[in-house]
Amino acid sequence: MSQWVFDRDAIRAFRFVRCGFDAGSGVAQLVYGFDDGPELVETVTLPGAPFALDAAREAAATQALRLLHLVAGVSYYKAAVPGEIRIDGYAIDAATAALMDELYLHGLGEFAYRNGLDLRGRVRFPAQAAAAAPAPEAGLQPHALVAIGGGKDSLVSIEALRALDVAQTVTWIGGSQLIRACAERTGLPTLNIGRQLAAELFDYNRAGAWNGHIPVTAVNSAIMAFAAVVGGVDQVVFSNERSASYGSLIEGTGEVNHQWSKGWAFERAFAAHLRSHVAADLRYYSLLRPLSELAVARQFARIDQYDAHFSSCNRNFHLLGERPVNRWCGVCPKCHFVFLALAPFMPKPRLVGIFGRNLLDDATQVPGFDALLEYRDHKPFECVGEGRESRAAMATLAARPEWREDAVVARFAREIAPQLEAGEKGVDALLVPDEEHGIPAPRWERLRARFAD
Ligand SMILES: CC(=O)N[C@H]1[C@@H](OP(=O)(O)OP(=O)(O)OC[C@H]2O[C@@H](n3ccc(=O)[nH]c3=O)[C@H](O)[C@@H]2O)O[C@H](CO)[C@@H](O)[C@@H]1O[C@H](C)C(=O)N[C@@H](C)C(=O)N[C@@H](CCC(=O)O)C(=O)O
Ligand SMILES: Nc1ncnc2c1ncn2[C@@H]1O[C@H](COP(=O)(O)OP(=O)(O)OP(=O)(O)O)[C@@H](O)[C@H]1O
Repeated sequence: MSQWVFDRDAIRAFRFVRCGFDAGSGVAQLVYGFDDGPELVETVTLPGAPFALDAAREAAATQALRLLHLVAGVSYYKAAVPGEIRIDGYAIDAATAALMDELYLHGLGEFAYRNGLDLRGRVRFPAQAAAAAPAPEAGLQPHALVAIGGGKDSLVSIEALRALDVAQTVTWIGGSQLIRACAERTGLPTLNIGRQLAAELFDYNRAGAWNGHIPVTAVNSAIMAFAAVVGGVDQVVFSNERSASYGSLIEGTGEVNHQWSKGWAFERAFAAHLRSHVAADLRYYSLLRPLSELAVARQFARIDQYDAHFSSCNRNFHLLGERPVNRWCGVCPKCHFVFLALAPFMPKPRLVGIFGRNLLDDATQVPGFDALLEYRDHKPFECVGEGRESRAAMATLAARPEWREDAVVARFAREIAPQLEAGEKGVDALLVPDEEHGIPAPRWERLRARFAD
Protein backbone atom coordinates (compact mmCIF):
# COMPACT_ATOMS: atom_id res chain seq x y z
CA MET A 1 0.00 0.00 0.00
CA SER A 2 1.40 3.41 -0.88
CA GLN A 3 2.12 5.75 2.03
CA TRP A 4 -1.05 7.80 2.80
CA VAL A 5 -0.36 11.47 3.43
CA PHE A 6 -2.86 13.88 5.02
CA ASP A 7 -3.80 16.43 2.38
CA ARG A 8 -6.76 18.48 3.55
CA ASP A 9 -7.83 19.57 0.09
CA ALA A 10 -7.54 16.16 -1.58
CA ILE A 11 -9.65 14.24 0.96
CA ARG A 12 -13.05 13.14 -0.36
CA ALA A 13 -14.75 11.30 2.53
CA PHE A 14 -14.87 11.15 6.32
CA ARG A 15 -15.58 7.67 7.64
CA PHE A 16 -17.15 6.47 10.86
CA VAL A 17 -15.27 3.17 10.77
CA ARG A 18 -16.56 1.34 13.86
CA CYS A 19 -17.09 1.60 17.62
CA GLY A 20 -16.91 -0.97 20.37
CA PHE A 21 -16.99 -1.34 24.14
CA ASP A 22 -15.15 -3.89 26.25
CA ALA A 23 -17.26 -4.31 29.40
CA GLY A 24 -14.39 -6.20 31.03
CA SER A 25 -11.95 -3.27 30.92
CA GLY A 26 -14.41 -0.36 30.60
CA VAL A 27 -12.68 0.89 27.44
CA ALA A 28 -14.70 2.17 24.50
CA GLN A 29 -13.04 2.63 21.11
CA LEU A 30 -14.32 5.18 18.61
CA VAL A 31 -12.70 4.65 15.23
CA TYR A 32 -12.68 7.10 12.30
CA GLY A 33 -10.72 7.68 9.10
CA PHE A 34 -10.41 9.79 5.96
CA ASP A 35 -10.66 7.99 2.60
CA ASP A 36 -8.42 4.92 2.87
CA GLY A 37 -6.05 6.55 5.36
CA PRO A 38 -5.06 5.16 8.76
CA GLU A 39 -7.59 4.51 11.50
CA LEU A 40 -8.00 7.34 14.02
CA VAL A 41 -8.84 5.73 17.37
CA GLU A 42 -10.25 7.77 20.26
CA THR A 43 -10.70 5.97 23.58
CA VAL A 44 -13.08 6.63 26.46
CA THR A 45 -12.42 4.74 29.69
CA LEU A 46 -15.14 4.20 32.28
CA PRO A 47 -13.90 3.45 35.82
CA GLY A 48 -15.64 0.63 37.71
CA ALA A 49 -15.07 -2.24 35.24
CA PRO A 50 -15.90 -5.04 34.82
CA PHE A 51 -19.52 -4.16 34.01
CA ALA A 52 -22.27 -6.78 33.88
CA LEU A 53 -25.12 -5.56 31.66
CA ASP A 54 -28.44 -7.31 31.26
CA ALA A 55 -29.98 -7.49 27.78
CA ALA A 56 -31.97 -4.24 28.11
CA ARG A 57 -28.97 -2.25 29.34
CA GLU A 58 -26.68 -3.87 26.76
CA ALA A 59 -29.03 -2.76 23.96
CA ALA A 60 -29.23 0.78 25.35
CA ALA A 61 -25.43 0.90 25.78
CA THR A 62 -24.95 -0.05 22.12
CA GLN A 63 -27.22 2.81 21.04
CA ALA A 64 -25.53 5.26 23.43
CA LEU A 65 -22.11 4.21 22.15
CA ARG A 66 -23.13 4.74 18.52
CA LEU A 67 -24.49 8.17 19.40
CA LEU A 68 -21.18 9.00 21.13
CA HIS A 69 -19.28 7.73 18.06
CA LEU A 70 -21.28 10.09 15.84
CA VAL A 71 -20.95 13.09 18.16
CA ALA A 72 -17.22 12.69 18.94
CA GLY A 73 -16.43 12.39 15.22
CA VAL A 74 -16.72 16.18 15.02
CA SER A 75 -13.10 16.59 16.28
CA TYR A 76 -11.79 14.62 13.28
CA TYR A 77 -14.31 15.63 10.60
CA LYS A 78 -13.29 19.26 11.12
CA ALA A 79 -9.69 18.50 10.03
CA ALA A 80 -10.75 18.33 6.37
CA VAL A 81 -14.55 18.93 6.21
CA PRO A 82 -14.93 16.69 3.14
CA GLY A 83 -18.18 16.67 1.16
CA GLU A 84 -18.96 13.01 1.85
CA ILE A 85 -19.73 11.37 5.21
CA ARG A 86 -19.81 7.55 5.38
CA ILE A 87 -20.89 5.33 8.25
CA ASP A 88 -19.40 1.88 7.90
CA GLY A 89 -20.51 -0.57 10.64
CA TYR A 90 -24.15 0.48 11.24
CA ALA A 91 -26.92 2.55 9.66
CA ILE A 92 -28.72 5.54 11.15
CA ASP A 93 -32.27 6.77 10.66
CA ALA A 94 -33.39 10.16 9.38
CA ALA A 95 -33.91 11.58 12.90
CA THR A 96 -30.35 10.71 13.92
CA ALA A 97 -28.95 12.09 10.67
CA ALA A 98 -30.89 15.33 11.18
CA LEU A 99 -29.59 15.71 14.75
CA MET A 100 -26.01 15.21 13.55
CA ASP A 101 -26.46 17.66 10.66
CA GLU A 102 -27.59 20.29 13.18
CA LEU A 103 -24.80 19.54 15.62
CA TYR A 104 -22.03 19.65 13.04
CA LEU A 105 -23.42 22.73 11.30
CA HIS A 106 -24.09 24.87 14.38
CA GLY A 107 -21.49 23.33 16.70
CA LEU A 108 -18.82 24.10 14.11
CA GLY A 109 -20.29 27.58 13.49
CA GLU A 110 -17.41 29.49 15.07
CA PHE A 111 -14.88 27.15 13.41
CA ALA A 112 -16.47 27.78 10.00
CA TYR A 113 -16.71 31.55 10.51
CA ARG A 114 -13.09 31.90 11.58
CA ASN A 115 -11.85 29.72 8.72
CA GLY A 116 -14.04 31.41 6.10
CA LEU A 117 -15.86 28.13 5.37
CA ASP A 118 -19.53 27.62 4.58
CA LEU A 119 -20.76 24.26 5.92
CA ARG A 120 -24.40 24.78 4.91
CA GLY A 121 -25.39 21.96 2.58
CA ARG A 122 -21.96 20.39 3.04
CA VAL A 123 -22.66 18.48 6.26
CA ARG A 124 -24.97 15.65 5.19
CA PHE A 125 -25.18 12.53 7.34
CA PRO A 126 -26.48 9.55 5.36
CA ALA A 127 -29.84 8.20 6.62
CA GLN A 128 -29.92 4.58 5.49
CA ALA A 129 -32.11 2.91 8.14
CA ALA A 130 -35.88 3.01 8.60
CA ALA A 131 -37.14 5.10 11.53
CA ALA A 132 -36.07 3.38 14.75
CA ALA A 133 -38.79 1.94 17.01
CA PRO A 134 -39.06 3.97 20.25
CA ALA A 135 -36.38 2.82 22.68
CA PRO A 136 -37.72 0.84 25.67
CA GLU A 137 -36.80 1.56 29.29
CA ALA A 138 -33.44 0.13 30.36
CA GLY A 139 -34.18 -0.34 34.06
CA LEU A 140 -32.10 2.68 35.11
CA GLN A 141 -32.05 3.56 38.81
CA PRO A 142 -32.76 7.06 40.19
CA HIS A 143 -29.35 8.74 40.52
CA ALA A 144 -27.74 11.78 38.91
CA LEU A 145 -24.37 11.88 37.17
CA VAL A 146 -23.59 15.58 37.52
CA ALA A 147 -20.97 17.06 35.19
CA ILE A 148 -18.34 19.17 36.92
CA GLY A 149 -16.13 21.56 34.92
CA GLY A 150 -14.09 23.21 37.68
CA GLY A 151 -15.95 26.52 37.36
CA LYS A 152 -18.73 28.18 39.31
CA ASP A 153 -21.71 26.84 37.34
CA SER A 154 -21.47 23.14 38.12
CA LEU A 155 -20.74 23.93 41.77
CA VAL A 156 -24.01 25.86 41.97
CA SER A 157 -25.86 22.81 40.60
CA ILE A 158 -24.09 20.37 42.90
CA GLU A 159 -24.95 22.44 45.97
CA ALA A 160 -28.57 22.88 44.81
CA LEU A 161 -28.97 19.12 44.31
CA ARG A 162 -27.36 18.48 47.69
CA ALA A 163 -29.88 20.83 49.31
CA LEU A 164 -32.67 18.81 47.68
CA ASP A 165 -31.15 15.50 48.90
CA VAL A 166 -30.72 14.21 45.36
CA ALA A 167 -28.31 11.27 45.14
CA GLN A 168 -25.48 12.38 42.85
CA THR A 169 -22.06 11.38 41.56
CA VAL A 170 -19.81 14.28 40.60
CA THR A 171 -18.44 13.32 37.18
CA TRP A 172 -15.75 14.73 34.91
CA ILE A 173 -13.95 13.78 31.74
CA GLY A 174 -10.20 14.11 31.33
CA GLY A 175 -7.21 14.55 33.58
CA SER A 176 -7.64 18.10 34.96
CA GLN A 177 -6.24 18.35 38.48
CA LEU A 178 -8.21 21.54 39.05
CA ILE A 179 -11.50 19.76 38.37
CA ARG A 180 -10.40 16.87 40.57
CA ALA A 181 -9.69 19.28 43.45
CA CYS A 182 -13.16 20.84 43.15
CA ALA A 183 -14.80 17.43 42.85
CA GLU A 184 -13.03 16.13 45.95
CA ARG A 185 -13.92 19.30 47.83
CA THR A 186 -17.63 18.49 47.36
CA GLY A 187 -17.17 15.41 49.57
CA LEU A 188 -19.57 13.53 47.27
CA PRO A 189 -18.95 10.31 45.30
CA THR A 190 -16.85 11.05 42.20
CA LEU A 191 -16.33 9.49 38.78
CA ASN A 192 -13.44 10.49 36.50
CA ILE A 193 -13.89 9.27 32.93
CA GLY A 194 -10.76 8.97 30.76
CA ARG A 195 -10.70 10.36 27.21
CA GLN A 196 -7.81 10.17 24.78
CA LEU A 197 -8.02 11.82 21.37
CA ALA A 198 -6.39 9.96 18.47
CA ALA A 199 -2.76 11.11 18.39
CA GLU A 200 -2.86 11.44 14.59
CA LEU A 201 -5.16 14.48 14.93
CA PHE A 202 -2.23 16.49 16.24
CA ASP A 203 -0.04 15.29 13.32
CA TYR A 204 -2.78 16.38 10.94
CA ASN A 205 -2.95 19.77 12.67
CA ARG A 206 0.78 20.19 12.02
CA ALA A 207 0.21 19.10 8.40
CA GLY A 208 -2.29 21.91 7.77
CA ALA A 209 -5.63 20.49 8.91
CA TRP A 210 -8.49 22.91 9.37
CA ASN A 211 -8.59 23.67 13.09
CA GLY A 212 -10.82 25.56 15.49
CA HIS A 213 -13.50 25.28 18.13
CA ILE A 214 -15.64 22.17 18.44
CA PRO A 215 -18.90 21.66 20.40
CA VAL A 216 -17.15 20.07 23.34
CA THR A 217 -20.22 20.11 25.59
CA ALA A 218 -21.99 17.82 23.11
CA VAL A 219 -19.04 15.41 23.28
CA ASN A 220 -19.02 15.50 27.08
CA SER A 221 -22.80 15.04 27.12
CA ALA A 222 -22.63 11.96 24.89
CA ILE A 223 -19.82 10.47 27.02
CA MET A 224 -21.86 11.03 30.19
CA ALA A 225 -25.02 9.55 28.64
CA PHE A 226 -23.04 6.43 27.70
CA ALA A 227 -21.56 6.26 31.23
CA ALA A 228 -25.05 6.64 32.76
CA VAL A 229 -26.43 3.70 30.78
CA VAL A 230 -23.43 1.47 31.49
CA GLY A 231 -23.56 2.46 35.17
CA GLY A 232 -27.35 1.91 35.29
CA VAL A 233 -28.38 5.43 36.40
CA ASP A 234 -31.19 7.53 35.00
CA GLN A 235 -30.00 11.15 34.90
CA VAL A 236 -27.24 13.22 33.34
CA VAL A 237 -27.20 16.75 34.70
CA PHE A 238 -25.33 19.68 33.15
CA SER A 239 -25.07 23.29 34.28
CA ASN A 240 -25.69 25.29 31.14
CA GLU A 241 -27.33 28.61 31.81
CA ARG A 242 -29.96 30.41 29.73
CA SER A 243 -27.41 32.93 28.45
CA ALA A 244 -25.56 30.14 26.59
CA SER A 245 -28.35 30.05 24.00
CA TYR A 246 -27.32 33.48 22.69
CA GLY A 247 -24.32 33.88 20.39
CA SER A 248 -22.20 36.74 19.13
CA LEU A 249 -23.83 38.98 16.52
CA ILE A 250 -21.36 39.42 13.68
CA GLU A 251 -21.94 42.15 11.15
CA GLY A 252 -22.53 40.66 7.71
CA THR A 253 -22.70 37.10 9.06
CA GLY A 254 -25.40 36.96 11.73
CA GLU A 255 -25.31 35.01 14.95
CA VAL A 256 -22.37 32.70 15.67
CA ASN A 257 -22.60 30.88 18.99
CA HIS A 258 -19.33 29.65 20.50
CA GLN A 259 -21.35 27.75 23.07
CA TRP A 260 -24.01 26.30 20.75
CA SER A 261 -23.94 22.87 22.39
CA LYS A 262 -24.51 24.52 25.76
CA GLY A 263 -27.68 26.14 24.41
CA TRP A 264 -31.32 25.17 24.81
CA ALA A 265 -31.78 24.03 21.18
CA PHE A 266 -29.11 21.37 21.59
CA GLU A 267 -30.25 20.33 25.07
CA ARG A 268 -33.85 19.84 23.97
CA ALA A 269 -32.95 17.90 20.82
CA PHE A 270 -30.32 15.73 22.52
CA ALA A 271 -32.55 14.91 25.50
CA ALA A 272 -35.41 13.87 23.21
CA HIS A 273 -33.06 11.75 21.11
CA LEU A 274 -31.70 9.93 24.16
CA ARG A 275 -35.26 9.08 25.24
CA SER A 276 -36.41 7.96 21.79
CA HIS A 277 -33.24 6.21 20.57
CA VAL A 278 -31.28 5.09 23.68
CA ALA A 279 -33.49 4.49 26.74
CA ALA A 280 -36.96 5.81 27.54
CA ASP A 281 -35.96 6.22 31.19
CA LEU A 282 -32.78 8.28 30.60
CA ARG A 283 -33.04 12.01 31.45
CA TYR A 284 -30.58 14.67 30.25
CA TYR A 285 -31.08 18.23 31.38
CA SER A 286 -29.37 21.38 32.57
CA LEU A 287 -30.23 22.42 36.10
CA LEU A 288 -29.26 26.05 35.41
CA ARG A 289 -31.21 26.52 32.17
CA PRO A 290 -33.76 28.84 33.84
CA LEU A 291 -30.99 31.18 35.00
CA SER A 292 -29.02 33.98 33.37
CA GLU A 293 -25.26 34.15 34.01
CA LEU A 294 -25.92 36.91 36.56
CA ALA A 295 -28.42 34.74 38.40
CA VAL A 296 -25.87 31.89 38.50
CA ALA A 297 -23.25 34.31 39.82
CA ARG A 298 -25.64 35.41 42.57
CA GLN A 299 -26.14 31.78 43.58
CA PHE A 300 -22.40 31.11 43.53
CA ALA A 301 -21.69 34.13 45.76
CA ARG A 302 -23.66 32.37 48.51
CA ILE A 303 -21.20 29.48 48.64
CA ASP A 304 -17.63 30.12 49.73
CA GLN A 305 -16.05 26.71 50.26
CA TYR A 306 -14.69 26.56 46.70
CA ASP A 307 -13.08 30.02 46.57
CA ALA A 308 -9.53 28.66 46.79
CA HIS A 309 -10.16 25.80 44.33
CA PHE A 310 -12.44 26.76 41.46
CA SER A 311 -11.64 28.55 38.23
CA SER A 312 -13.67 29.49 35.18
CA CYS A 313 -10.57 30.51 33.18
CA ASN A 314 -10.42 28.12 30.22
CA ARG A 315 -6.64 28.47 30.03
CA ASN A 316 -6.56 25.84 32.79
CA PHE A 317 -8.02 23.24 30.49
CA HIS A 318 -5.65 22.92 27.51
CA LEU A 319 -4.66 19.34 26.81
CA LEU A 320 -1.03 20.45 26.48
CA GLY A 321 0.83 23.61 27.42
CA GLU A 322 0.95 26.13 30.23
CA ARG A 323 -1.72 26.81 32.83
CA PRO A 324 -2.23 30.21 34.51
CA VAL A 325 -0.46 30.80 37.81
CA ASN A 326 -3.07 30.85 40.61
CA ARG A 327 -5.84 29.53 38.33
CA TRP A 328 -6.93 32.90 36.82
CA CYS A 329 -5.00 34.42 33.89
CA GLY A 330 -6.82 37.72 34.51
CA VAL A 331 -6.76 38.84 30.87
CA CYS A 332 -9.13 36.50 28.97
CA PRO A 333 -12.83 37.12 28.32
CA LYS A 334 -13.87 34.51 30.86
CA CYS A 335 -11.81 36.09 33.64
CA HIS A 336 -13.22 39.49 32.71
CA PHE A 337 -16.79 38.25 32.64
CA VAL A 338 -16.72 36.16 35.81
CA PHE A 339 -15.11 39.01 37.76
CA LEU A 340 -17.76 41.43 36.48
CA ALA A 341 -20.67 39.02 37.06
CA LEU A 342 -19.66 38.19 40.63
CA ALA A 343 -18.89 41.80 41.63
CA PRO A 344 -22.50 42.92 42.27
CA PHE A 345 -23.06 39.95 44.59
CA MET A 346 -19.81 39.54 46.53
CA PRO A 347 -17.93 41.70 49.01
CA LYS A 348 -15.08 43.35 47.09
CA PRO A 349 -12.22 41.96 49.27
CA ARG A 350 -13.47 38.39 48.73
CA LEU A 351 -13.63 38.81 44.94
CA VAL A 352 -10.22 40.48 44.70
CA GLY A 353 -8.88 37.70 46.93
CA ILE A 354 -10.18 35.01 44.56
CA PHE A 355 -8.59 36.61 41.47
CA GLY A 356 -5.50 37.94 43.26
CA ARG A 357 -6.11 41.40 41.74
CA ASN A 358 -8.82 43.90 40.83
CA LEU A 359 -9.47 43.54 37.10
CA LEU A 360 -11.82 46.53 37.12
CA ASP A 361 -9.11 48.91 38.29
CA ASP A 362 -6.77 48.23 35.37
CA ALA A 363 -7.22 50.63 32.45
CA THR A 364 -5.39 48.27 30.09
CA GLN A 365 -8.34 45.89 30.39
CA VAL A 366 -10.88 48.38 28.98
CA PRO A 367 -10.99 46.82 25.45
CA GLY A 368 -11.68 43.39 26.94
CA PHE A 369 -14.59 44.72 28.98
CA ASP A 370 -15.87 46.74 25.98
CA ALA A 371 -16.31 43.49 24.02
CA LEU A 372 -18.40 42.05 26.87
CA LEU A 373 -20.51 45.22 26.83
CA GLU A 374 -20.86 44.89 23.03
CA TYR A 375 -19.47 48.42 22.79
CA ARG A 376 -17.51 48.93 19.55
CA ASP A 377 -16.95 45.17 19.36
CA HIS A 378 -18.92 41.93 19.31
CA LYS A 379 -19.32 39.61 22.29
CA PRO A 380 -16.18 37.44 22.48
CA PHE A 381 -16.22 33.83 21.28
CA GLU A 382 -16.19 32.48 24.80
CA CYS A 383 -18.55 31.23 27.44
CA VAL A 384 -19.64 34.66 28.67
CA GLY A 385 -23.03 36.22 29.40
CA GLU A 386 -25.12 38.41 27.14
CA GLY A 387 -24.09 42.02 26.49
CA ARG A 388 -27.12 43.27 28.42
CA GLU A 389 -25.98 41.31 31.49
CA SER A 390 -22.52 42.89 31.37
CA ARG A 391 -24.00 46.36 30.90
CA ALA A 392 -26.41 45.88 33.82
CA ALA A 393 -23.64 44.56 36.09
CA MET A 394 -21.32 47.44 35.20
CA ALA A 395 -24.11 50.01 35.74
CA THR A 396 -24.80 48.49 39.15
CA LEU A 397 -21.14 48.83 40.12
CA ALA A 398 -21.05 52.41 38.85
CA ALA A 399 -23.62 53.23 41.53
CA ARG A 400 -21.63 51.60 44.34
CA PRO A 401 -19.11 53.69 46.30
CA GLU A 402 -16.63 50.81 46.63
CA TRP A 403 -16.44 50.27 42.84
CA ARG A 404 -17.27 53.53 41.09
CA GLU A 405 -13.78 55.00 41.15
CA ASP A 406 -12.08 51.94 39.68
CA ALA A 407 -10.67 52.70 36.22
CA VAL A 408 -12.89 50.48 34.06
CA VAL A 409 -16.07 51.34 35.99
CA ALA A 410 -15.38 55.08 36.01
CA ARG A 411 -14.75 55.07 32.26
CA PHE A 412 -18.03 53.12 31.75
CA ALA A 413 -19.92 55.71 33.81
CA ARG A 414 -18.38 58.53 31.78
CA GLU A 415 -18.64 57.18 28.24
CA ILE A 416 -21.15 54.36 28.00
CA ALA A 417 -23.74 54.71 30.76
CA PRO A 418 -25.18 57.97 29.35
CA GLN A 419 -26.13 56.09 26.16
CA LEU A 420 -28.13 53.40 28.02
CA GLU A 421 -31.87 53.37 28.62
CA ALA A 422 -32.91 53.48 32.29
CA GLY A 423 -34.24 49.92 32.08
CA GLU A 424 -30.81 48.59 31.06
CA LYS A 425 -29.11 49.75 34.24
CA GLY A 426 -30.44 47.31 36.82
CA VAL A 427 -29.84 43.61 37.30
CA ASP A 428 -33.18 42.68 38.91
CA ALA A 429 -35.05 41.81 35.69
CA LEU A 430 -32.18 39.54 34.66
CA LEU A 431 -32.37 37.54 37.89
CA VAL A 432 -35.88 36.21 37.32
CA PRO A 433 -35.84 32.44 36.48
CA ASP A 434 -37.26 31.43 33.12
CA GLU A 435 -39.79 28.64 32.73
CA GLU A 436 -38.19 27.22 29.54
CA HIS A 437 -36.07 24.28 30.68
CA GLY A 438 -35.94 20.49 30.80
CA ILE A 439 -35.76 19.99 34.58
CA PRO A 440 -38.21 17.27 35.71
CA ALA A 441 -41.32 19.02 37.08
CA PRO A 442 -41.21 17.78 40.71
CA ARG A 443 -37.56 18.83 41.02
CA TRP A 444 -38.23 22.26 39.54
CA GLU A 445 -41.11 22.78 41.97
CA ARG A 446 -38.59 22.43 44.80
CA LEU A 447 -35.84 24.44 43.10
CA ARG A 448 -37.82 27.44 41.93
CA ALA A 449 -37.90 29.20 45.28
CA ARG A 450 -34.15 28.72 45.81
CA PHE A 451 -33.34 30.15 42.38
CA ALA A 452 -35.85 33.02 42.56
CA ASP A 453 -34.38 34.36 45.77
C1 LIG B 1 -8.84 24.64 26.66
C2 LIG B 1 -9.39 25.34 25.46
O1 LIG B 1 -10.06 26.34 25.60
N1 LIG B 1 -9.09 24.81 24.29
C3 LIG B 1 -9.56 25.38 23.06
C4 LIG B 1 -8.36 25.82 22.22
O2 LIG B 1 -7.54 24.68 21.98
P1 LIG B 1 -5.97 24.62 22.12
O3 LIG B 1 -5.37 24.20 20.85
O4 LIG B 1 -5.47 25.94 22.64
O5 LIG B 1 -5.77 23.53 23.25
P2 LIG B 1 -6.47 22.13 23.52
O6 LIG B 1 -7.80 22.31 24.19
O7 LIG B 1 -5.45 21.43 24.26
O8 LIG B 1 -6.76 21.42 22.15
C5 LIG B 1 -5.71 20.90 21.33
C6 LIG B 1 -6.25 20.55 19.97
O9 LIG B 1 -7.19 19.48 20.10
C7 LIG B 1 -8.40 19.83 19.47
N2 LIG B 1 -9.49 19.22 20.22
C8 LIG B 1 -9.49 19.32 21.58
C9 LIG B 1 -10.52 18.72 22.29
C10 LIG B 1 -11.53 18.07 21.61
O10 LIG B 1 -12.52 17.54 22.18
N3 LIG B 1 -11.48 18.00 20.25
C11 LIG B 1 -10.47 18.57 19.54
O11 LIG B 1 -10.47 18.48 18.31
C12 LIG B 1 -8.45 21.36 19.49
O12 LIG B 1 -9.25 21.86 18.45
C13 LIG B 1 -6.99 21.70 19.29
O13 LIG B 1 -6.68 21.64 17.92
O14 LIG B 1 -8.78 26.30 20.99
C14 LIG B 1 -9.49 25.29 20.20
C15 LIG B 1 -9.81 25.94 18.90
O15 LIG B 1 -10.63 27.05 19.06
C16 LIG B 1 -10.76 24.87 20.97
O16 LIG B 1 -11.44 23.85 20.25
C17 LIG B 1 -10.34 24.31 22.32
O17 LIG B 1 -11.51 24.05 23.06
C18 LIG B 1 -11.52 22.75 23.70
C19 LIG B 1 -12.24 21.77 22.79
C20 LIG B 1 -12.24 22.84 25.01
O18 LIG B 1 -12.34 21.88 25.74
N4 LIG B 1 -12.75 24.01 25.32
C21 LIG B 1 -13.60 24.26 26.49
C22 LIG B 1 -12.80 24.88 27.61
C23 LIG B 1 -14.66 25.22 25.99
O19 LIG B 1 -14.44 26.01 25.09
N5 LIG B 1 -15.85 25.13 26.52
C24 LIG B 1 -16.89 25.91 25.99
C25 LIG B 1 -18.15 25.11 25.93
C26 LIG B 1 -18.93 25.48 24.67
C27 LIG B 1 -19.20 24.36 23.72
O20 LIG B 1 -19.52 23.26 24.13
O21 LIG B 1 -19.10 24.60 22.51
C28 LIG B 1 -16.99 27.19 26.78
O22 LIG B 1 -16.54 27.25 27.93
O23 LIG B 1 -17.45 28.16 26.17
N1 LIG C 1 -14.12 18.08 31.73
C1 LIG C 1 -15.43 18.09 31.90
N2 LIG C 1 -16.09 16.95 32.22
C2 LIG C 1 -17.43 16.94 32.38
N3 LIG C 1 -18.19 18.03 32.25
C3 LIG C 1 -17.59 19.18 31.96
C4 LIG C 1 -16.18 19.28 31.76
N4 LIG C 1 -15.89 20.57 31.48
C5 LIG C 1 -17.05 21.24 31.51
N5 LIG C 1 -18.07 20.41 31.81
C6 LIG C 1 -19.48 20.74 31.95
O1 LIG C 1 -19.89 21.46 30.79
C7 LIG C 1 -20.81 22.47 31.16
C8 LIG C 1 -20.31 23.80 30.66
O2 LIG C 1 -19.04 24.07 31.23
P1 LIG C 1 -18.70 25.48 31.87
O3 LIG C 1 -17.25 25.70 31.75
O4 LIG C 1 -19.62 26.54 31.36
O5 LIG C 1 -19.15 25.26 33.39
P2 LIG C 1 -18.37 25.36 34.74
O6 LIG C 1 -16.96 24.92 34.57
O7 LIG C 1 -19.17 24.61 35.74
O8 LIG C 1 -18.51 26.90 35.12
P3 LIG C 1 -17.87 28.23 34.50
O9 LIG C 1 -18.86 28.75 33.50
O10 LIG C 1 -17.68 29.10 35.66
O11 LIG C 1 -16.58 27.82 33.84
C9 LIG C 1 -20.98 22.39 32.68
O12 LIG C 1 -22.10 21.60 32.97
C10 LIG C 1 -19.73 21.67 33.13
O13 LIG C 1 -19.96 20.92 34.28
